[in-house]
Amino acid sequence: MFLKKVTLLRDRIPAADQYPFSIPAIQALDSLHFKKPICFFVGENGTGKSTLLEGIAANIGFNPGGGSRSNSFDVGASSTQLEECLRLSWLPKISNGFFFRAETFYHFASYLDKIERNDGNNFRDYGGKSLHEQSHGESFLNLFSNRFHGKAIYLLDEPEAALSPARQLTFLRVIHDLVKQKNVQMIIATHSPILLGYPNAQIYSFDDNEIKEVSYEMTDHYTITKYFLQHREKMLDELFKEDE
Ligand SMILES: Nc1ncnc2c1ncn2[C@@H]1O[C@H](COP(=O)(O)OP(=O)(O)OP(=O)(O)O)[C@@H](O)[C@H]1O
Repeated sequence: MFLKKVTLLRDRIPAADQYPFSIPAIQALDSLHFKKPICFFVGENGTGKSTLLEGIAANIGFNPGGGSRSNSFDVGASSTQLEECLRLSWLPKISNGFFFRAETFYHFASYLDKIERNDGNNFRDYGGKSLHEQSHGESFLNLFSNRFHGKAIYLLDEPEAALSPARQLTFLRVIHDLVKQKNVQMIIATHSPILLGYPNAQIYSFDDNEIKEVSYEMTDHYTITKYFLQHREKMLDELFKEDE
């Protein structure tokens, strides 16, 4: 555990009615305390998970488009304003790590191809070949399995996006092996009820216009998936019912 707390510095907010400060969950934010090595951000689409993750990543010094401190490529990330209004409290401070963004992964792979051509590292940290020459899911998992090591903080935005359910379980094992070494912290925005099931994790929900801690069983991801699997026909009947 390295990052203990993120505080929103209200006096630095330039315009409360404009993005990203206009997002209800950000408006209600005072501070977030991180108590476990693995913390999930969950919530409905558009509730601000990626925005906050990007702001934290940029404040750490990671490339806001994705990657580490040493990577630099532009995808038009818009976190700068939020980054400047966050205070991060560390014990101890570290700067090693990676910001994974499923939505900009293609750009990261292209950027990597470009720099690998120059320094000829043979994609050592990425499964031994260009990420573009691997399937979407293979490239995600190779990155997680090979690039993630040592004392580090990882911010991951929807790492499940390309992973099959079986590979999500493999990823849980990757997380578990990193946690066992006791020198990792991960903050993961996800919609996966499988990933969310990682034991003893902290879960912050962005629903209902606030950011609050919830249990696994309280998340929509758990309840809706469980109900669907147990009552599929009934749920589909309800969903497809013609209006009278
Ligand atoms: N560059 C931007 N300019 C203006 N509004 C934005 C911008 N990026 C995101 N938004 C808005 O901010 C809100 C939060 O977006 P964000 O991507 O952080 O949500 P999210 O919780 O990560 O959603 P999802 O689960 O769909 O990834 C959304 O309403 C979105 O439309």
